Amino acid sequence: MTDTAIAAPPADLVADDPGAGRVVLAGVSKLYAKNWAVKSLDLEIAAGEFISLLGPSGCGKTTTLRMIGGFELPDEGEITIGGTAMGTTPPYRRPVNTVFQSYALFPHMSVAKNVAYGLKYAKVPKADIADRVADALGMVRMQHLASRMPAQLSGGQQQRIALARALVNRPAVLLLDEPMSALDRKLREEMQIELKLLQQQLGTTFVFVTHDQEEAMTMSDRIAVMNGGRIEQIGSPAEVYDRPSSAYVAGFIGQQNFFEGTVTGADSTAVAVQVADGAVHATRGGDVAPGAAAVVAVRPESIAVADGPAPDEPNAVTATLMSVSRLGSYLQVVTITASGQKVMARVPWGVEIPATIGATVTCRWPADAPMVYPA
Ligand SMILES: Nc1ncnc2c1ncn2[C@@H]1O[C@H](COP(=O)(O)OP(=O)(O)OP(=O)(O)O)[C@@H](O)[C@H]1O
Repeated sequence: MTDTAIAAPPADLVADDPGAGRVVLAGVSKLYAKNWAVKSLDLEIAAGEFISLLGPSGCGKTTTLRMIGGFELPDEGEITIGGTAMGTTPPYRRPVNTVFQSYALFPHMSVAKNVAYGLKYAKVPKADIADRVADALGMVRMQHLASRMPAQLSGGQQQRIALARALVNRPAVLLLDEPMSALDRKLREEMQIELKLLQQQLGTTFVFVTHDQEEAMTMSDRIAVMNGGRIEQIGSPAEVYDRPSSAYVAGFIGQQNFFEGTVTGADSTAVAVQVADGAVHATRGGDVAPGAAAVVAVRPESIAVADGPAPDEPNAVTATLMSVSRLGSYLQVVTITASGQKVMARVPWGVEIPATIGATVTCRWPADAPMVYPA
Protein backbone atom coordinates (compact mmCIF):
# COMPACT_ATOMS: atom_id res chain seq x y z
CA MET A 1 0.00 0.00 0.00
CA THR A 2 1.18 3.54 -0.66
CA ASP A 3 1.89 6.12 2.04
CA THR A 4 -1.40 7.76 1.12
CA ALA A 5 -3.36 4.59 1.80
CA ILE A 6 -6.41 4.51 4.00
CA ALA A 7 -5.74 3.91 7.70
CA ALA A 8 -7.88 2.05 10.23
CA PRO A 9 -10.93 4.17 10.99
CA PRO A 10 -11.27 5.88 14.36
CA ALA A 11 -13.68 4.13 16.71
CA ASP A 12 -16.25 6.92 16.57
CA LEU A 13 -16.78 6.36 12.84
CA VAL A 14 -17.52 2.65 13.18
CA ALA A 15 -21.20 1.74 12.82
CA ASP A 16 -22.70 0.96 16.22
CA ASP A 17 -26.40 0.50 15.43
CA PRO A 18 -26.62 -2.81 13.56
CA GLY A 19 -29.99 -2.14 11.89
CA ALA A 20 -29.46 1.50 10.89
CA GLY A 21 -27.85 0.69 7.56
CA ARG A 22 -30.55 -1.65 6.24
CA VAL A 23 -32.11 -0.32 3.04
CA VAL A 24 -35.28 -1.72 1.47
CA LEU A 25 -36.70 -0.66 -1.89
CA ALA A 26 -40.21 -2.05 -2.43
CA GLY A 27 -41.80 -1.70 -5.88
CA VAL A 28 -39.87 1.48 -6.60
CA SER A 29 -40.40 3.18 -9.99
CA LYS A 30 -39.29 6.48 -11.48
CA LEU A 31 -40.85 8.03 -14.55
CA TYR A 32 -39.04 10.69 -16.61
CA ALA A 33 -40.99 12.20 -19.49
CA LYS A 34 -43.11 9.07 -20.12
CA ASN A 35 -40.08 6.72 -19.79
CA TRP A 36 -39.58 4.47 -16.80
CA ALA A 37 -35.96 5.04 -15.73
CA VAL A 38 -36.58 2.51 -12.94
CA LYS A 39 -39.52 0.09 -12.93
CA SER A 40 -40.98 -1.90 -10.00
CA LEU A 41 -37.60 -2.40 -8.39
CA ASP A 42 -37.38 -4.57 -5.26
CA LEU A 43 -34.07 -4.58 -3.44
CA GLU A 44 -33.11 -5.44 0.14
CA ILE A 45 -29.66 -4.30 1.24
CA ALA A 46 -28.39 -5.68 4.55
CA ALA A 47 -26.81 -3.36 7.08
CA GLY A 48 -23.06 -3.32 6.58
CA GLU A 49 -23.28 -4.77 3.09
CA PHE A 50 -21.22 -3.57 0.13
CA ILE A 51 -23.58 -3.74 -2.81
CA SER A 52 -22.91 -2.59 -6.37
CA LEU A 53 -25.49 -1.50 -8.89
CA LEU A 54 -23.92 -2.56 -12.17
CA GLY A 55 -25.07 -2.05 -15.73
CA PRO A 56 -24.57 -0.11 -18.95
CA SER A 57 -25.27 3.59 -19.35
CA GLY A 58 -28.97 4.42 -19.00
CA CYS A 59 -30.03 1.26 -17.13
CA GLY A 60 -31.21 3.24 -14.09
CA LYS A 61 -28.32 2.85 -11.62
CA THR A 62 -27.88 6.52 -10.83
CA THR A 63 -31.63 7.11 -10.62
CA THR A 64 -31.89 4.27 -8.06
CA LEU A 65 -29.02 5.73 -6.05
CA ARG A 66 -30.51 9.23 -6.19
CA MET A 67 -33.84 7.92 -4.92
CA ILE A 68 -32.13 6.26 -1.93
CA GLY A 69 -30.34 9.56 -1.27
CA GLY A 70 -33.56 11.57 -1.56
CA PHE A 71 -32.37 13.64 -4.54
CA GLU A 72 -35.26 12.17 -6.54
CA LEU A 73 -38.56 10.88 -5.21
CA PRO A 74 -40.05 7.61 -6.51
CA ASP A 75 -43.26 7.81 -8.54
CA GLU A 76 -44.23 4.41 -7.14
CA GLY A 77 -43.12 2.29 -4.20
CA GLU A 78 -41.39 2.98 -0.93
CA ILE A 79 -37.81 3.24 0.33
CA THR A 80 -37.05 2.33 3.93
CA ILE A 81 -33.73 3.04 5.65
CA GLY A 82 -33.02 1.63 9.10
CA GLY A 83 -36.68 0.64 9.42
CA THR A 84 -38.00 4.14 8.71
CA ALA A 85 -40.00 4.84 5.55
CA MET A 86 -38.31 7.76 3.80
CA GLY A 87 -41.40 9.12 1.98
CA THR A 88 -40.53 12.67 0.96
CA THR A 89 -37.72 13.08 3.52
CA PRO A 90 -35.13 15.46 1.98
CA PRO A 91 -31.52 14.30 1.48
CA TYR A 92 -30.08 16.17 4.46
CA ARG A 93 -32.52 14.46 6.83
CA ARG A 94 -31.66 10.94 5.65
CA PRO A 95 -28.96 8.85 7.43
CA VAL A 96 -27.11 8.85 4.12
CA ASN A 97 -24.16 10.61 2.51
CA THR A 98 -23.10 10.58 -1.11
CA VAL A 99 -19.74 10.62 -2.87
CA PHE A 100 -20.32 11.88 -6.39
CA GLN A 101 -18.39 11.12 -9.55
CA SER A 102 -17.17 14.72 -9.68
CA TYR A 103 -16.28 14.67 -5.92
CA ALA A 104 -18.19 18.01 -5.71
CA LEU A 105 -15.69 19.58 -3.31
CA PHE A 106 -16.30 23.27 -2.61
CA PRO A 107 -13.51 24.95 -4.63
CA HIS A 108 -13.25 28.05 -2.42
CA MET A 109 -12.85 26.08 0.84
CA SER A 110 -9.74 24.36 2.18
CA VAL A 111 -9.67 20.59 2.58
CA ALA A 112 -10.37 20.90 6.32
CA LYS A 113 -13.30 23.25 5.73
CA ASN A 114 -14.71 20.95 3.07
CA VAL A 115 -14.64 18.04 5.52
CA ALA A 116 -16.04 20.16 8.36
CA TYR A 117 -18.91 21.52 6.29
CA GLY A 118 -21.52 18.88 7.12
CA LEU A 119 -20.66 18.94 10.82
CA LYS A 120 -21.06 22.74 10.99
CA TYR A 121 -24.36 22.37 9.21
CA ALA A 122 -25.45 19.77 11.78
CA LYS A 123 -24.43 22.20 14.55
CA VAL A 124 -21.81 19.89 16.04
CA PRO A 125 -19.85 21.79 18.78
CA LYS A 126 -16.74 23.55 17.43
CA ALA A 127 -14.26 21.60 19.59
CA ASP A 128 -15.71 18.27 18.38
CA ILE A 129 -15.58 19.40 14.76
CA ALA A 130 -11.80 19.86 14.85
CA ASP A 131 -11.31 16.38 16.34
CA ARG A 132 -13.65 14.67 13.94
CA VAL A 133 -12.15 16.39 10.90
CA ALA A 134 -8.67 15.37 12.05
CA ASP A 135 -9.87 11.77 12.55
CA ALA A 136 -11.54 11.61 9.15
CA LEU A 137 -8.52 13.12 7.37
CA GLY A 138 -6.29 10.72 9.30
CA MET A 139 -8.37 7.82 8.08
CA VAL A 140 -7.67 8.70 4.45
CA ARG A 141 -4.08 9.77 5.31
CA MET A 142 -4.65 13.34 4.19
CA GLN A 143 -3.97 15.24 7.44
CA HIS A 144 -0.91 16.90 5.90
CA LEU A 145 -3.08 18.46 3.18
CA ALA A 146 -5.71 19.96 5.52
CA SER A 147 -4.98 23.54 4.52
CA ARG A 148 -4.72 22.93 0.76
CA MET A 149 -7.42 24.08 -1.64
CA PRO A 150 -9.15 21.41 -3.82
CA ALA A 151 -7.54 22.76 -7.02
CA GLN A 152 -4.14 21.96 -5.50
CA LEU A 153 -4.96 18.25 -5.13
CA SER A 154 -4.56 15.32 -7.51
CA GLY A 155 -7.64 13.34 -8.57
CA GLY A 156 -6.83 10.56 -6.10
CA GLN A 157 -6.39 13.05 -3.25
CA GLN A 158 -9.68 14.76 -4.10
CA GLN A 159 -11.34 11.38 -4.08
CA ARG A 160 -10.04 10.67 -0.57
CA ILE A 161 -11.19 14.08 0.67
CA ALA A 162 -14.65 13.48 -0.78
CA LEU A 163 -14.71 10.17 1.09
CA ALA A 164 -13.61 11.79 4.35
CA ARG A 165 -16.19 14.54 3.90
CA ALA A 166 -18.95 11.96 3.48
CA LEU A 167 -17.84 9.61 6.29
CA VAL A 168 -17.22 12.33 8.88
CA ASN A 169 -21.00 12.69 9.19
CA ARG A 170 -21.24 9.04 10.31
CA PRO A 171 -23.88 8.06 7.77
CA ALA A 172 -25.54 4.67 8.18
CA VAL A 173 -25.42 4.36 4.40
CA LEU A 174 -22.81 5.70 2.00
CA LEU A 175 -23.85 6.13 -1.62
CA LEU A 176 -21.05 6.20 -4.18
CA ASP A 177 -21.77 7.22 -7.78
CA GLU A 178 -18.89 6.03 -9.98
CA PRO A 179 -16.42 7.68 -7.59
CA MET A 180 -13.33 6.27 -9.29
CA SER A 181 -14.12 6.98 -12.92
CA ALA A 182 -11.73 9.95 -13.08
CA LEU A 183 -8.76 8.01 -11.67
CA ASP A 184 -6.20 6.20 -13.78
CA ARG A 185 -6.34 2.42 -13.79
CA LYS A 186 -3.55 1.75 -11.30
CA LEU A 187 -4.83 4.25 -8.75
CA ARG A 188 -8.35 2.95 -9.23
CA GLU A 189 -7.25 -0.60 -8.50
CA GLU A 190 -5.47 0.55 -5.32
CA MET A 191 -8.48 2.56 -4.21
CA GLN A 192 -10.81 -0.39 -4.81
CA ILE A 193 -8.90 -2.49 -2.29
CA GLU A 194 -8.63 0.37 0.21
CA LEU A 195 -12.28 1.28 -0.07
CA LYS A 196 -13.35 -2.32 0.51
CA LEU A 197 -11.08 -2.60 3.58
CA LEU A 198 -12.40 0.67 4.94
CA GLN A 199 -15.99 -0.41 4.42
CA GLN A 200 -15.35 -3.69 6.24
CA GLN A 201 -13.76 -1.89 9.18
CA LEU A 202 -16.48 0.76 9.40
CA GLY A 203 -19.43 -1.61 8.98
CA THR A 204 -21.23 1.13 7.03
CA THR A 205 -23.57 0.06 4.23
CA PHE A 206 -22.03 1.04 0.88
CA VAL A 207 -24.17 1.30 -2.26
CA PHE A 208 -21.80 1.65 -5.19
CA VAL A 209 -22.83 2.56 -8.74
CA THR A 210 -20.53 1.44 -11.53
CA HIS A 211 -20.59 0.31 -15.14
CA ASP A 212 -17.22 -1.42 -14.63
CA GLN A 213 -17.81 -5.10 -13.95
CA GLU A 214 -14.26 -5.72 -12.71
CA GLU A 215 -14.66 -2.95 -10.16
CA ALA A 216 -17.95 -4.45 -8.97
CA MET A 217 -16.44 -7.95 -8.82
CA THR A 218 -13.45 -6.75 -6.77
CA MET A 219 -15.34 -4.90 -4.07
CA SER A 220 -18.89 -6.13 -3.67
CA ASP A 221 -20.54 -8.58 -1.30
CA ARG A 222 -23.36 -8.65 -3.83
CA ILE A 223 -23.85 -7.23 -7.31
CA ALA A 224 -27.23 -6.15 -8.70
CA VAL A 225 -26.97 -6.30 -12.48
CA MET A 226 -29.46 -3.80 -13.92
CA ASN A 227 -31.08 -3.74 -17.35
CA GLY A 228 -33.73 -1.30 -18.54
CA GLY A 229 -34.68 -0.02 -15.07
CA ARG A 230 -34.92 -3.49 -13.52
CA ILE A 231 -32.59 -5.81 -11.64
CA GLU A 232 -31.81 -8.66 -13.99
CA GLN A 233 -29.84 -10.66 -11.42
CA ILE A 234 -28.57 -10.13 -7.91
CA GLY A 235 -25.99 -12.28 -6.20
CA SER A 236 -22.42 -12.62 -5.00
CA PRO A 237 -19.68 -11.91 -7.57
CA ALA A 238 -19.12 -15.67 -7.89
CA GLU A 239 -22.84 -16.33 -8.47
CA VAL A 240 -23.28 -13.73 -11.20
CA TYR A 241 -20.04 -14.83 -12.86
CA ASP A 242 -20.51 -18.61 -12.64
CA ARG A 243 -24.30 -18.77 -12.96
CA PRO A 244 -25.48 -15.78 -14.95
CA SER A 245 -29.28 -15.99 -15.13
CA SER A 246 -29.55 -14.62 -18.66
CA ALA A 247 -27.47 -14.09 -21.78
CA TYR A 248 -27.51 -10.37 -20.90
CA VAL A 249 -25.79 -10.96 -17.54
CA ALA A 250 -23.49 -13.57 -19.06
CA GLY A 251 -22.31 -11.03 -21.61
CA PHE A 252 -22.04 -8.13 -19.24
CA ILE A 253 -19.92 -9.86 -16.59
CA GLY A 254 -16.59 -11.05 -17.93
CA GLN A 255 -15.91 -12.19 -21.50
CA GLN A 256 -17.99 -14.75 -23.34
CA ASN A 257 -18.14 -16.67 -26.57
CA PHE A 258 -21.75 -16.77 -27.76
CA PHE A 259 -22.92 -19.46 -30.21
CA GLU A 260 -26.40 -19.36 -31.69
CA GLY A 261 -28.17 -22.61 -32.44
CA THR A 262 -31.19 -24.89 -32.08
CA VAL A 263 -31.93 -27.14 -29.12
CA THR A 264 -31.88 -30.80 -30.20
CA GLY A 265 -32.49 -32.37 -26.81
CA ALA A 266 -33.10 -31.22 -23.25
CA ASP A 267 -33.83 -32.79 -19.88
CA SER A 268 -33.21 -31.70 -16.30
CA THR A 269 -29.52 -32.63 -16.40
CA ALA A 270 -28.32 -31.79 -19.91
CA VAL A 271 -29.06 -29.80 -23.03
CA ALA A 272 -27.87 -30.49 -26.57
CA VAL A 273 -27.66 -27.60 -29.00
CA GLN A 274 -26.68 -27.76 -32.66
CA VAL A 275 -24.62 -24.68 -33.58
CA ALA A 276 -23.13 -23.75 -36.96
CA ASP A 277 -19.78 -25.41 -36.29
CA GLY A 278 -20.83 -28.49 -34.34
CA ALA A 279 -22.75 -29.81 -31.38
CA VAL A 280 -22.76 -28.48 -27.82
CA HIS A 281 -23.64 -30.73 -24.89
CA ALA A 282 -24.16 -28.76 -21.70
CA THR A 283 -24.58 -30.51 -18.37
CA ARG A 284 -25.67 -27.35 -16.58
CA GLY A 285 -29.06 -27.43 -18.26
CA GLY A 286 -30.99 -24.36 -19.28
CA ASP A 287 -34.57 -23.18 -19.54
CA VAL A 288 -35.01 -24.33 -23.14
CA ALA A 289 -37.11 -26.94 -24.98
CA PRO A 290 -36.18 -29.08 -28.00
CA GLY A 291 -36.69 -27.19 -31.25
CA ALA A 292 -36.21 -23.78 -29.63
CA ALA A 293 -33.60 -21.27 -30.72
CA ALA A 294 -30.89 -20.92 -28.07
CA VAL A 295 -27.74 -19.03 -27.25
CA VAL A 296 -24.80 -20.93 -25.80
CA ALA A 297 -22.25 -19.00 -23.73
CA VAL A 298 -18.76 -20.37 -23.08
CA ARG A 299 -16.15 -18.40 -21.12
CA PRO A 300 -12.75 -17.98 -22.85
CA GLU A 301 -10.98 -19.47 -19.83
CA SER A 302 -12.98 -22.70 -20.30
CA ILE A 303 -11.62 -23.20 -23.81
CA ALA A 304 -8.48 -25.21 -24.56
CA VAL A 305 -6.71 -24.92 -27.90
CA ALA A 306 -5.10 -27.97 -29.56
CA ASP A 307 -3.35 -28.48 -32.89
CA GLY A 308 -5.29 -29.93 -35.84
CA PRO A 309 -8.99 -30.22 -36.75
CA ALA A 310 -11.63 -31.19 -34.21
CA PRO A 311 -12.87 -34.81 -34.07
CA ASP A 312 -16.57 -35.34 -34.73
CA GLU A 313 -17.72 -35.02 -31.13
CA PRO A 314 -19.62 -32.45 -29.04
CA ASN A 315 -17.97 -29.43 -27.44
CA ALA A 316 -15.14 -29.21 -29.96
CA VAL A 317 -14.98 -26.98 -33.04
CA THR A 318 -12.43 -26.57 -35.79
CA ALA A 319 -11.02 -23.08 -36.24
CA THR A 320 -8.13 -21.11 -37.69
CA LEU A 321 -5.69 -19.53 -35.25
CA MET A 322 -5.80 -15.76 -35.84
CA SER A 323 -3.78 -14.21 -33.01
CA VAL A 324 -2.14 -14.85 -29.67
CA SER A 325 -1.54 -11.87 -27.40
CA ARG A 326 -0.17 -11.62 -23.92
CA LEU A 327 -2.53 -9.82 -21.55
CA GLY A 328 -1.00 -9.68 -18.08
CA SER A 329 -0.82 -13.19 -16.67
CA TYR A 330 -2.61 -14.94 -19.52
CA LEU A 331 -2.62 -15.34 -23.27
CA GLN A 332 -5.63 -14.27 -25.27
CA VAL A 333 -6.08 -16.57 -28.24
CA VAL A 334 -8.40 -15.55 -31.06
CA THR A 335 -9.60 -18.13 -33.56
CA ILE A 336 -12.24 -18.11 -36.26
CA THR A 337 -14.34 -21.06 -37.42
CA ALA A 338 -15.40 -21.96 -40.98
CA SER A 339 -18.81 -20.34 -40.36
CA GLY A 340 -17.10 -17.06 -39.40
CA GLN A 341 -17.67 -17.46 -35.65
CA LYS A 342 -14.95 -15.86 -33.54
CA VAL A 343 -13.89 -18.14 -30.66
CA MET A 344 -11.68 -16.64 -27.98
CA ALA A 345 -9.66 -18.67 -25.50
CA ARG A 346 -7.77 -17.43 -22.50
CA VAL A 347 -4.93 -19.64 -21.37
CA PRO A 348 -2.53 -19.13 -18.47
CA TRP A 349 0.87 -17.68 -19.35
CA GLY A 350 3.27 -20.58 -19.67
CA VAL A 351 0.80 -22.94 -21.36
CA GLU A 352 2.11 -23.53 -24.85
CA ILE A 353 -0.13 -22.85 -27.85
CA PRO A 354 0.73 -25.82 -30.09
CA ALA A 355 0.20 -24.07 -33.42
CA THR A 356 1.31 -21.14 -35.53
CA ILE A 357 -0.87 -18.26 -36.73
CA GLY A 358 -3.00 -19.42 -39.64
CA ALA A 359 -2.91 -23.09 -38.56
CA THR A 360 -6.01 -25.25 -38.10
CA VAL A 361 -6.77 -25.81 -34.42
CA THR A 362 -9.41 -27.38 -32.18
CA CYS A 363 -11.20 -25.29 -29.59
CA ARG A 364 -12.62 -27.58 -26.93
CA TRP A 365 -14.46 -27.10 -23.65
CA PRO A 366 -15.79 -29.39 -20.93
CA ALA A 367 -19.51 -30.17 -20.82
CA ASP A 368 -19.98 -28.30 -17.53
CA ALA A 369 -18.70 -25.04 -19.07
CA PRO A 370 -21.50 -23.87 -21.39
CA MET A 371 -24.56 -21.97 -20.21
CA VAL A 372 -27.62 -22.23 -22.47
CA TYR A 373 -30.24 -19.47 -22.73
CA PRO A 374 -33.36 -18.97 -24.83
CA ALA A 375 -32.49 -16.88 -27.90
N1 LIG B 1 -33.47 14.15 -14.98
C1 LIG B 1 -33.83 13.33 -15.97
N2 LIG B 1 -34.76 13.70 -16.88
C2 LIG B 1 -35.13 12.87 -17.88
N3 LIG B 1 -34.62 11.63 -18.06
C3 LIG B 1 -33.69 11.22 -17.19
C4 LIG B 1 -33.24 12.04 -16.11
N4 LIG B 1 -32.30 11.35 -15.41
C5 LIG B 1 -32.18 10.16 -16.03
N5 LIG B 1 -33.00 10.07 -17.10
C6 LIG B 1 -33.15 8.90 -17.98
O1 LIG B 1 -33.42 7.78 -17.18
C7 LIG B 1 -32.72 6.62 -17.64
C8 LIG B 1 -31.83 6.07 -16.54
O2 LIG B 1 -30.81 7.02 -16.28
P1 LIG B 1 -29.69 6.80 -15.15
O3 LIG B 1 -28.85 8.03 -15.08
O4 LIG B 1 -30.33 6.33 -13.91
O5 LIG B 1 -28.87 5.60 -15.77
P2 LIG B 1 -27.44 5.07 -15.38
O6 LIG B 1 -27.54 3.59 -15.47
O7 LIG B 1 -26.98 5.62 -14.10
O8 LIG B 1 -26.56 5.62 -16.55
P3 LIG B 1 -25.10 6.32 -16.53
O9 LIG B 1 -24.13 5.22 -16.25
O10 LIG B 1 -24.98 6.86 -17.92
O11 LIG B 1 -25.15 7.38 -15.48
C9 LIG B 1 -31.97 7.07 -18.87
O12 LIG B 1 -32.75 6.73 -20.00
C10 LIG B 1 -31.86 8.56 -18.71
O13 LIG B 1 -31.79 9.20 -19.97
